[in-house]
Amino acid sequence: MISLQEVSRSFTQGDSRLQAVDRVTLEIAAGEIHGIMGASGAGKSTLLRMINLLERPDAGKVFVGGQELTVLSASALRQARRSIGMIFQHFNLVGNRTVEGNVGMPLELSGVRRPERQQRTEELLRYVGLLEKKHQYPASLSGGQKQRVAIARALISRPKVLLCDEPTSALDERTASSILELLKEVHASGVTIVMVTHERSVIDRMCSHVSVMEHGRILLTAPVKESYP
Ligand SMILES: Nc1ncnc2c1ncn2[C@@H]1O[C@H](COP(=O)(O)OP(=O)(O)OP(=O)(O)O)[C@@H](O)[C@H]1O
Repeated sequence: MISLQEVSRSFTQGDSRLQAVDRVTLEIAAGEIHGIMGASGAGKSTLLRMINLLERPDAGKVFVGGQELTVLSASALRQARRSIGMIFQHFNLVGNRTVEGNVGMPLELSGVRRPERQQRTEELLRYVGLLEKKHQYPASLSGGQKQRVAIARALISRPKVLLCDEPTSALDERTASSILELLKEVHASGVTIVMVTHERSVIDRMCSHVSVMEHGRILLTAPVKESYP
């Protein structure tokens, strides 16, 4: 489903160049929940963001669903990105849009007409258990509710892949647990998940496979049962 081939990304920091991701090759099969672990600054978020080219690699190739994203035109890339949803640690909702407006936004941007948009938005809000909040604004929601809205928005284009960047790090333990259960349901519906986390317990509970990163490289990729003998 996902193939990263020798991808690299560096950033300018002051007078020097920092190699955030260094020639990483990674294959993720359909149906995996693939965790990416490692210390702060190891390059986890940068690697995750290269899967949908939110961060464009300086070198290397990115394939999702057999399609090479790194050679696509801007409009073809926009189209391809519809099959890749993403959620973030701090939810990234749009504050001046209602819950409904946030969830329907990807469809609005791709020109889907209002009646279909509304129907699909309601379907997704029902799925995440927040239909009654559809007219509220993000500021009036709890952290867990915000993440549910973000998940509804990420799923509205029926993606094959969901990228999760520390999705429960800003939440208390019980709320985090309910979000992880929801992500398990998303996975059971056929979505391949890639999740950056610094929590070993999240890997153990959720992931079929794990990659451990250090200094921009992957040290190890393994099925979770065998990764920590
Ligand atoms: N846009 C940017 N500009 C400059 N440096 C960046 C940028 N994005 C990331 N970096 C640097 O690249 C390195 C890897 O960052 P990244 O966020 O991928 O690490 P991480 O493993 O996800 O860390 P954390 O767990 O703290 O989020 C860090 O040293 C970071 O400071």
